[in-house]
Amino acid sequence: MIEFRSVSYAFEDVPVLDELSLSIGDGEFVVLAGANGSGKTTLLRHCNGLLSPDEGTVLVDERPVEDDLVAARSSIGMVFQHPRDQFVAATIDADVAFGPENLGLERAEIDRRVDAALEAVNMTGRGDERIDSLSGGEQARVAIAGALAMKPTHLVLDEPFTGLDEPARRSVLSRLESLSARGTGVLLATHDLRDVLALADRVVAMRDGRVVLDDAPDRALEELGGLEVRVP
Ligand SMILES: Nc1ncnc2c1ncn2[C@@H]1O[C@H](COP(=O)(O)OP(=O)(O)OP(=O)(O)O)[C@@H](O)[C@H]1O
Repeated sequence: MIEFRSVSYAFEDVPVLDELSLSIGDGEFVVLAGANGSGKTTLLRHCNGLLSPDEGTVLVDERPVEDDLVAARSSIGMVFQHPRDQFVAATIDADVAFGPENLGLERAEIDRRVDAALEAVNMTGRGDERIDSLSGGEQARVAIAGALAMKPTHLVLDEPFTGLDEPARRSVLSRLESLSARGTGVLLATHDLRDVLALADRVVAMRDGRVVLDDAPDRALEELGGLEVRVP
């Protein structure tokens, strides 16, 4: 469970989150929508302590994030907008292993996690390949594998489709669908709702740092037009 309790945050003096409250239950697939600048990225970066609230609290599994950053970062797998920015190694295997290595796990367990994570993104057997030789869609899938290797309860993704062509987009979507079916919670920020609504349990829309809509996809669709979100 990820819970935002009346969270406010400002960059210098510019308020970006405004007493925002939101709960994401285990296993839920939640799409976070909103126009550019509405605060989506800022909200997501609070999930694992990359940013801390000026006021209010963010809890992961009922524990405030800042009380145990390692626990929060193990529970929340983050995938950033430009996967290239989050790679730390030259090859797929080494990159996906990086998180579990930092947890101090034994080699056999690290190898098991890497294998399972690559299988989950349909990249079994490709661990030796160089990341810089991969397509954008493959890089997005490796970024998801890196997050999965931490065995997170939730995946948090910020605009994971940016720069992807249609086949790559479909491939990432289908991976998210199967992960969600297996019980991983998904919080996915996008301003482009093509296809993701079909996977979502809920759509949460933000405007000016507040939640202005939180509803089932079919009902949300009717209300999203006024929020400058690209509606399918
Ligand atoms: N590091 C920063 N320093 C100052 N202001 C920032 C910083 N990061 C974001 N902001 C501002 O905070 C506001 C919200 O930005 P944020 O990136 O959270 O929105 P967003 O909904 O994710 O937008 P986008 O869809 O464009 O990524 C914007 O006005 C932005 O200019």
